[in-house]
Amino acid sequence: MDKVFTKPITKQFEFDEDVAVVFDDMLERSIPFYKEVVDLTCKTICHHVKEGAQIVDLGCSTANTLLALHKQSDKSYHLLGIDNAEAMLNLARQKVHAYGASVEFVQADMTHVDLGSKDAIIANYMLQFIRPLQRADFVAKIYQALNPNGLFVFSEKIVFEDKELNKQMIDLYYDFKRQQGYSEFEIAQKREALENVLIPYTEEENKAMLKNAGFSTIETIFKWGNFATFIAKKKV
Ligand SMILES: C[S@@+](CC[C@H](N)C(=O)[O-])C[C@H]1O[C@@H](n2cnc3c(N)ncnc32)[C@H](O)[C@@H]1O
Ligand SMILES: O=C(O)C(=O)C[C@]1(C(=O)O)C=C[C@H](O)C=C1
Repeated sequence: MDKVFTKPITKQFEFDEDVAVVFDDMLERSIPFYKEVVDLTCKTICHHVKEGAQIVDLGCSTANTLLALHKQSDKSYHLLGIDNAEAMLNLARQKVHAYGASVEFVQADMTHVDLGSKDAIIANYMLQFIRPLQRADFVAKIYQALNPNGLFVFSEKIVFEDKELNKQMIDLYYDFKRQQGYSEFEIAQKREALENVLIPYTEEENKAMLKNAGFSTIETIFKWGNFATFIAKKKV
């Protein structure tokens, strides 16, 4: 079990070496239905795109979703993972090598990368780390990078407009963390470390941002409390 927040923290949350080595465990214990979301993301994309499709995973971390795409599909895709954390990409490369998958990785701040033209773009639990001032522009860049009929699948931690409902959902989420073995101290420390680093929007704000970027169909395809997965299509 990851022990990242068992000691007093000295800095804001970072995707560094200490986090990367325990990250798969941290993800499964910190994101409700993480494995199901990876599966849903892959199945949705595999259904939608054709053989030879160009697919990019923004904030791919240790490449769980790219590997699932490689394992699940009988079609072959051009898979690209972008992340700015070197420690994450080192693990991603090791895993991809072990599974004999063909995946290209780029280590860069994704807001500065030319995304080229893609048939599907994935961004699971990633937009929430892009500064609000840059986020809408970045989503517009994602829209521009998609080919006609392209698909954008993304997941986010979300907040609720109603204060009482918001608090209840956060409490429910902390219960989930306790059930996963995290202590009160670890929960409090991580909350503090993520303050002003992870900035969640409401479900409506996310959808409005997508609509403003030009996406037509925008749907929530999974939701558990304060976590949601969305799909958005670019018009033909
Ligand atoms: C919560 S993790 C994403 C989890 C991953 N998508 C998955 O489903 O397993 C967020 C990732 O985004 C990366 N990241 C955050 N901001 C970034 C940026 N501006 N450019 C590139 N990567 C970024 C972090 O390094 C981290 O690996
Ligand atoms: O632990 C939390 O509070 C989270 O929000 C989980 C979350 C995320 O949603 O991106 C935050 C940081 C990473 O450890 C992985 C997942």
